[in-house]
Amino acid sequence: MIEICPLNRPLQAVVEVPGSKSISNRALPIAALANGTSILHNMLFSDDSRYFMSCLQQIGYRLEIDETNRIVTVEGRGGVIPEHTGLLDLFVGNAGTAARFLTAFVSLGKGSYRIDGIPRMRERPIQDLINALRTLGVNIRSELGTGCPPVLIEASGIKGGAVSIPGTRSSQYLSALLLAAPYAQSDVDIQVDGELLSAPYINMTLSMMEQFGVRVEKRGDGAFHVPGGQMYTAREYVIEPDASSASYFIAAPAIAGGKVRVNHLSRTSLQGDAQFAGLMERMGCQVRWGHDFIEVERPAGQELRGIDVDLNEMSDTTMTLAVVAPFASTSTTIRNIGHIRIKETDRIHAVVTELRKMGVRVDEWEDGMRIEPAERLQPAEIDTYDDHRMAMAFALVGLKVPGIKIKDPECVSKTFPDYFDVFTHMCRQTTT
Ligand SMILES: O=C(O)C1=C[C@@H](OP(=O)(O)O)[C@@H](O)[C@H](O)C1
Ligand SMILES: C=C(OP(=O)(O)O)C(=O)O
Repeated sequence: MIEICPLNRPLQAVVEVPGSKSISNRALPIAALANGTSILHNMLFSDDSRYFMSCLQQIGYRLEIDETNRIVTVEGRGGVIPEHTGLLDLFVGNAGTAARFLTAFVSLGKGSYRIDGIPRMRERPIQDLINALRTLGVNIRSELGTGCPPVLIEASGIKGGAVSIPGTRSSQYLSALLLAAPYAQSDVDIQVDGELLSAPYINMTLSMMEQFGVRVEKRGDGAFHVPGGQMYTAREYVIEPDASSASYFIAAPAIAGGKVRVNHLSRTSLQGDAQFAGLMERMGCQVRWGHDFIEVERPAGQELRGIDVDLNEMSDTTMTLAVVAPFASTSTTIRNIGHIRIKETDRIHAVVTELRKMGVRVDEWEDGMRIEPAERLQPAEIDTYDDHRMAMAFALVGLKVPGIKIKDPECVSKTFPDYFDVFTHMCRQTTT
């Protein structure tokens, strides 16, 4: 457990955050499927990307890993998945992207695979993706019949054809299909059923496919046509800093006052979560978008206003916004985030429980919450539910409120192992 030490003056800091989890875990399978050697710069080294890299190695790919310089060189095999005998067990921890993207990826190969993770991963649904892959000719099932991992795949390639997939539980199923589809035996037509949540992640998938030379046609609302017989082109690629990781430092001045700049992120980011700065602006902060940084300032005396926001498109920032909200002068309503109950933990319930511990009044409903302003927050020991974002977000409260202790802080290793070092660095720059 760590206790956060409140600041006695407004923030004044410049920080850098590690590479994007979502971009790293797309670049890896794309590079493995490409027709030559790709060099990936600014790779994230955290649990989620390490699981992905070690699974690719287990499957038989050669990766040269230079952690010091954050460079990973991947020898692509032009769509050939190395063959093996027996059952290949792949373990993905609690990495949603690895579980989903690898499920579609290994379906392109030949042989038996099992994809499994920690107990929480066995509660995270993947049946929608299983059904879609079945329609496309894959022999695949949830081993325990739970609709969750472990997933068993008797792979013999993805045949292709037309398929529909629900868009209402996770966008990662659709990204998984899209990433693998260019290597199907015929064209793939995907139709999203119902509203598509987390839409910016689909744009990220499509943009990266295009950056690696593959074409996807958008055909009307929620319809995608992926011509078969395509190949990713190996290339050198720079991974953006992680915008969800940046959200904590973008929120810090809203809580503690002062100014923080996050380097190497800009408005043109592939990540929807980069728009989180816009929420801080709506609440009363000043935001400067540089071509290579985002800077957020809450000047002395500037009041913070509550907002009413549909956070479906950047739901990983729910916890970040939720910890800023009690410091505003009016209530904050966060809507349309029901799907975050099936992430690392039931995030709506976790956030509400921990805010209440600090004395904040919160209303919880199925797909959202309303957070009331709090005159004084109480010291609290914050449970983190093995959820990196709970630890990272609630630490911010400690910048202002004495006695905030974060339990099991090492859970940040899922996406940001050095979080508390960067956090401390931000505080030191301010106080020295
Ligand atoms: O595609 C991706 O990289 C992600 C999509 C989102 O998941 P959902 O689509 O399940 O909301 C997000 O929460 C996750 O952290 C990363
Ligand atoms: C939801 C998240 O991760 P996952 O990729 O495991 O879904 C997250 O990082 O907040």
